Amino acid sequence: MTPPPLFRGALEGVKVLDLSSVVLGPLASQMLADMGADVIKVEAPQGDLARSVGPARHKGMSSLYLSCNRNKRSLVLDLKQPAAREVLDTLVRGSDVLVHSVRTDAAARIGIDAARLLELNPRLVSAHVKGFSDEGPYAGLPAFDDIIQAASGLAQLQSIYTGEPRYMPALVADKTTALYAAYAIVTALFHRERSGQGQAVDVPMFETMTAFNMVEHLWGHTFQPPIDDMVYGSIRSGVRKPFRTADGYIALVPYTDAQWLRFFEVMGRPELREDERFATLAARVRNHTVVFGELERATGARTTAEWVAAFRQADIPAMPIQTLQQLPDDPQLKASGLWHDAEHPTEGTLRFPGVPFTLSATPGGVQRLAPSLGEHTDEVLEEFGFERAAVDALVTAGVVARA
Ligand SMILES: CC(C)(COP(=O)(O)OP(=O)(O)OC[C@H]1O[C@@H](n2cnc3c(N)ncnc32)[C@H](O)[C@@H]1OP(=O)(O)O)[C@@H](O)C(=O)NCCC(=O)NCCSC(=O)C(=O)O
Repeated sequence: MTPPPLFRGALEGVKVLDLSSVVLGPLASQMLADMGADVIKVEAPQGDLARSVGPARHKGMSSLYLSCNRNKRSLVLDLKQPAAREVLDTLVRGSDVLVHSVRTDAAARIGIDAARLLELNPRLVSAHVKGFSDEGPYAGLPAFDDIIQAASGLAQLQSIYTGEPRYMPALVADKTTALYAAYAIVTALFHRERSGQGQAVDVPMFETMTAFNMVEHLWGHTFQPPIDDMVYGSIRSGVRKPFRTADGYIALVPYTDAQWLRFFEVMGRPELREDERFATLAARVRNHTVVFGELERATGARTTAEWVAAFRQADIPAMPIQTLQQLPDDPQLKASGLWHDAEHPTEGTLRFPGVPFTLSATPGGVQRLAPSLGEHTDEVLEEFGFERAAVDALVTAGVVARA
């Protein structure tokens, strides 16, 4: 029997020009690359800013950069040089997708506005990730993760727990918007498969994060006029939190009637099964402070491991509060193969989370690690039809650069 190929992704053959930088755009294009797309990272001469964020063995090869740019090749093209336009246009004519995160005005100055790109290549999926939609008073404002966590209500929501606004300690606005961007681009590619038509794809962080936050938090304002406040009920009350055990913390969410009945049993308070304050979901919602008070009183009596074992036995949703440091050794993650250790040609052994979902026929995966700045300038330009001598001339003119 022929062994299955090491790497098969459904996006094989899709050429992506990635002119984005930092986290949001690069992560979106990395998701396409993980599924087999040929992603060419087009960098300004100074390289992606993320190259210098985080610990590094060598200049320009930081942990953050390495985590958002696997499966890509790097080409240095200085789009501020007039002579770069011809190179850009050749690349655009021969590509399927272009992604960038340059602000709208600056993008037009370097010739990567969607109208121009689609005129050059009507089959192109021209994707622009940005802070705020161009339709509105915030158009063109600069945006980083914290800015969008603030604007979208996420930072203020955390004051429920801390008494003052806080950022969620994860680049949640960048990463969420990257997911939406990858979804939008793949959808546009699907349309192109059917119609042959490219299109402009705009993915603004503020609008995306607001849509994301409001799935559950619109709450009573789902109805107009509103019939209750905003913010998901159990979160608004502030009682939804990790519970202290004898030696740490546990997440515990009995939810259905059956789970609560089993929960009262496991915590040694079977008489609460008869308590009408807790008998139905509606009653528990009404009395949730009392209910969660019962939870809190109960959990201090035993260790996290003891509780987890008992709740697992009773099929009650519970997990220990883990640290990031525990995750590489987590037995579930080890068994499901999330961690991917690979040899980088210059940076040694690197560890990443691989693709966290599975596709049985086209799983995708990691086939190359992040490139050094300009590592593939020659290779890519030759693939797009530039003669060796022409590339040399572009290098001499400072339009492109090699590693
Ligand atoms: C991140 C930014 C705030 C950075 O702001 P700025 O530094 O002012 O960048 P701008 O986008 O306005 O412009 C980029 C400049 O780079 C130039 N540029 C871009 N590509 C090239 C190439 N290949 N060659 C030469 N010059 C280039 C472009 O012409 C602009 O120059 P000039 O014409 O001279 O200006 C903004 O880009 C932005 O809001 N982006 C959209 C959202 C986003 O991706 N945010 C970062 C997420 S990561 C994150 O939040 C996090 O890590 O935390």
